[in-house]
Amino acid sequence: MSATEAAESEPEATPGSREVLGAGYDACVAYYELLRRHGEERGLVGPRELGRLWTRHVLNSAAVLPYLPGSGSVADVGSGAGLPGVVLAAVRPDLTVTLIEPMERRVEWLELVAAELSLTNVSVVQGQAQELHGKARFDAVTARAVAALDKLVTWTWPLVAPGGALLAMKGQRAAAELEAAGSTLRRLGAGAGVVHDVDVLGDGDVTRVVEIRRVGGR
Ligand SMILES: C[S@@+](CC[C@H](N)C(=O)[O-])C[C@H]1O[C@@H](n2cnc3c(N)ncnc32)[C@H](O)[C@@H]1O
Repeated sequence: MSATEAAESEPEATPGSREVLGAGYDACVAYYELLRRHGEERGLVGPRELGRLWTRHVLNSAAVLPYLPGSGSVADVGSGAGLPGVVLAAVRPDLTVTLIEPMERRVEWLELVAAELSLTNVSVVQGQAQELHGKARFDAVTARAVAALDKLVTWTWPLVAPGGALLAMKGQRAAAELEAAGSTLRRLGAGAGVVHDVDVLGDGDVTRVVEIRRVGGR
């Protein structure tokens, strides 16, 4: 890791971090420290990601914040290391956040993080999103790096409550994935969806959030 990359990864060396994360800043720094110390040995982050954990992972998760509901519940599907769910829970303690993750060792990690950060608004569910169909619905469902949008919509749409939204963090192909998911969205009665380009730090590094809202009463 070069000195520049190392500096890039430090919260204090990233102007604007406190403004973006608000009252959740300290908890997010504590989360970053846990990930930096244990992420690689637990198989949660690759060695090449260690140098950019703060910017590319923790702060990147904040891209979803503008689209969260004013109150209610959020489910983060395929939470893995806790992205974006842990960051959202830290910044929005008024929301209840359910982290859904099938892999046992990741579930153990998420429970440890929630305890270490004293995130009382977090619960962890071990399982696949599909296992919750017909059992639970949320005002927002988030997902980052879990599956192509077409598949992700099938897994998550039944979890979106009326008036709620699926918020999928996507890369450069966001618009193409949304188009490819068109017939699935129509079959499920979902809206067309919109791609938001979010520049979290205002430095030109854009993250794409696909928002698909459930309108109507069902
Ligand atoms: C590439 S990781 C991404 C983790 C995290 N969201 C991130 O951005 O770092 C994908 C995660 O999705 C989980 N996953 C895969 N299929 C799933 C499903 N059907 N329901 C819920 N989680 C799933 C995997 O176990 C894995 O932890």
